[in-house]
Amino acid sequence: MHLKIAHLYPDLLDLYSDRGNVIILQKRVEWRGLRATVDEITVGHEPDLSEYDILVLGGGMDREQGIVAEDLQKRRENLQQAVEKGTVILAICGGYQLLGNYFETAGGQRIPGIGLLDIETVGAKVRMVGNVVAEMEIEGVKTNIIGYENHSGKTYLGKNVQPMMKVIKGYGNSGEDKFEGVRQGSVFGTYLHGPLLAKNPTLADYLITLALRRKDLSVRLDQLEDGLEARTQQKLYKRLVESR
Ligand SMILES: NC(=O)CC[C@H](N)C(=O)O
Repeated sequence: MHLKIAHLYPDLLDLYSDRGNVIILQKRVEWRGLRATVDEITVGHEPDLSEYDILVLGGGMDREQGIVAEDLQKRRENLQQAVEKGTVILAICGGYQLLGNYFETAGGQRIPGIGLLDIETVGAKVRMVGNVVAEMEIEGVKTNIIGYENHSGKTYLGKNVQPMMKVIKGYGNSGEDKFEGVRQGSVFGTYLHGPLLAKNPTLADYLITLALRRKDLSVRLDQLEDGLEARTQQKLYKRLVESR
């Protein structure tokens, strides 16, 4: 068993330690005695993305997003193929916006997305910044997710996507509908940095499990010692939600 992870545009999309998500995926696979490798892919590289089990995109500033958007257009079909073959995609903030139809910046510049997700994003004058507590259903179980958001874009969901989480505290997609992120099959987009998977090991393991299923491997992941993560979650939940 060999889990292949690709980190897309690590040089252009990497805010608030988004790279940590890639490290966590690799480590949590290795800690189970399995093999995981990471390839870094950026502008000019031409691998077949459908050969990867997990693709990760981080967040970025508007300027960097413009550069990535141009390169992503060339990968649109290849990304579609990857999704059809069950590749798991995790896209954070700026990366999330670019998988949608477009991102219109607060300055009025329209950056085209690749339309993999049925979402549209429009920049607001006031940025949405702060810690977030949300709730996500993972394999039928309501799970608390914590993270940090910092975005101008307000994302609105089309008919073909489901929100990934419900916001308990924070703004989420737009600050208007209590939705956070989207899930469309094996594609997950979210505004939560953190790094998200370091703070939410249950979500990390869920993505790994989905990626293993793509290989028809229903490996049961051994339980890891996640006490520190659980205590950190509880502390933040108490501070942000219970003491309001
Ligand atoms: N944190 C981010 O990735 C920001 C994305 C985008 N530039 C925005 O401001 O909405």
